Amino acid sequence: MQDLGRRARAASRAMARADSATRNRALALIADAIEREAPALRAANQLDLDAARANGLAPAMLDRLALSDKAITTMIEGLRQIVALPDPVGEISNLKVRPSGIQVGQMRVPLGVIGIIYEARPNVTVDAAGLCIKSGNATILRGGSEAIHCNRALAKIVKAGLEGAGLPADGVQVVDTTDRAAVGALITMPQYVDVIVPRGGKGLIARLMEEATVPMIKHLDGICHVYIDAKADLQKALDIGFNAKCHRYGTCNTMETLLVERGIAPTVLPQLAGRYLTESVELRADPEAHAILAAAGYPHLAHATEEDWATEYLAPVLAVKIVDGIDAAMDHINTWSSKHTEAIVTEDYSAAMRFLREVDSASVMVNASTRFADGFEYGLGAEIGISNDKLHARGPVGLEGLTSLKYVVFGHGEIRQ
Ligand SMILES: NC(=O)C1=CN([C@@H]2O[C@H](COP(=O)(O)OP(=O)(O)OC[C@H]3O[C@@H](n4cnc5c(N)ncnc54)[C@H](OP(=O)(O)O)[C@@H]3O)[C@@H](O)[C@H]2O)C=CC1
Ligand SMILES: N[C@@H](CCC(=O)OP(=O)(O)O)C(=O)O
Repeated sequence: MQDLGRRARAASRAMARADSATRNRALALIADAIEREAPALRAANQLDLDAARANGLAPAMLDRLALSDKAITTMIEGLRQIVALPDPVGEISNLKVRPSGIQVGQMRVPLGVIGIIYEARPNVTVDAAGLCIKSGNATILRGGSEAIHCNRALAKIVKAGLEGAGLPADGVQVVDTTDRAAVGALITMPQYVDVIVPRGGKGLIARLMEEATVPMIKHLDGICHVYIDAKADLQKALDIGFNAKCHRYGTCNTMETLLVERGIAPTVLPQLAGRYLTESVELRADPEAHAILAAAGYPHLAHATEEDWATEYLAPVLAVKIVDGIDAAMDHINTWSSKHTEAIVTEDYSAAMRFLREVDSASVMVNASTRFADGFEYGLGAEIGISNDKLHARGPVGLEGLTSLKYVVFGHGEIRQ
């Protein structure tokens, strides 16, 4: 890991120096090679999937691990979108002449070496590599161990693309071991790594909070909420309530708790339950919601406990709670949410604006599914992930989040009086 770090640090200088056309050329070469090598990538992914199935990985995790045709096309499209994005590096903004005569501005620059620790989702390897290359950073990628074969195959493609464009192959390095000791090393070498982006659950974060000496931009769990307000449009409530839970169970922007205003609950809950029944979603309800759902004959029903408000299921399970109104909904969210993404369904402008202002999460939405919290969907081209942190970068992190601003000063020989 020390050697990896040393090489990343050396490569980071060339990555930061490279002009926009060179970095874009590398991205285009990688996109073309993924298209060409799709059968080999699928074969490598099949090895991972076979091993994961044999180890009993949950269906939602297998869904994340699978490199479907759609996932391959999206990776390629994502890279090409990143090529088309404006280059943030070197841009000078806020230039002002000071009374002393000097001009002071800010230049956008790469962070340097970024270590990314993430789940077993091979498309992240390409998205993360692509964004780091475009933003002039070197990166060390430590993906989930179940994806090791596919990540090795992708690493070869990325390195060839970098070299083809005249950039150092060490600009992107994939950690070639599933030994977690490598994570321990990566997070404790500030001399080589400028920032760590951990994408993962509570176990990973607990270790990092204990051990990391490199600063982090934390991409944590998603305990996301949808609140159906008294003034909700019924059709929107049904569509959003279903999509936010059932579109993909394994993603961090999936709804885990549904909050429903008391007055609208007898209308909306039985109809929404009809939708959930098609997916056999288990509903864990508070006493009031339980009574409504039981009267409607919903079969997959359980009583919620306090633990459910704090649980990210990543599965066809949903906590349901009746609330008095928007204040109670926001209280619940600000108490239990992981500060990732929350949505309100309402036609009431004032309620919508209060929700936007007062809910303390990285993405807050009105009449839209939490599943939209995604860099691709937000127009960032791709994303490193979704930050639940407040400092530096919040929500889906794209190119800007991988850069910072340094002050630049232009003088004409001025000296301070
Ligand atoms: N906010 C965001 O952008 C994202 C959040 N997530 C969150 O991640 C979680 C689910 O993903 P899951 O795969 O279960 O996440 P994990 O936290 O189990 O794994 C993520 C990565 O961290 C590593 N890891 C986990 N624990 C440790 C440890 N103690 N020491 C060293 N390395 C460790 C894993 O390695 P190994 O393979 O060895 O287990 C893997 O590379 C959910 O909570 C989800 O919401 C996921 C993606 C994006
Ligand atoms: N960008 C993702 C959500 C973030 C993410 O990567 O989540 P996860 O599936 O937990 O790794 C998406 O909406 O597809």
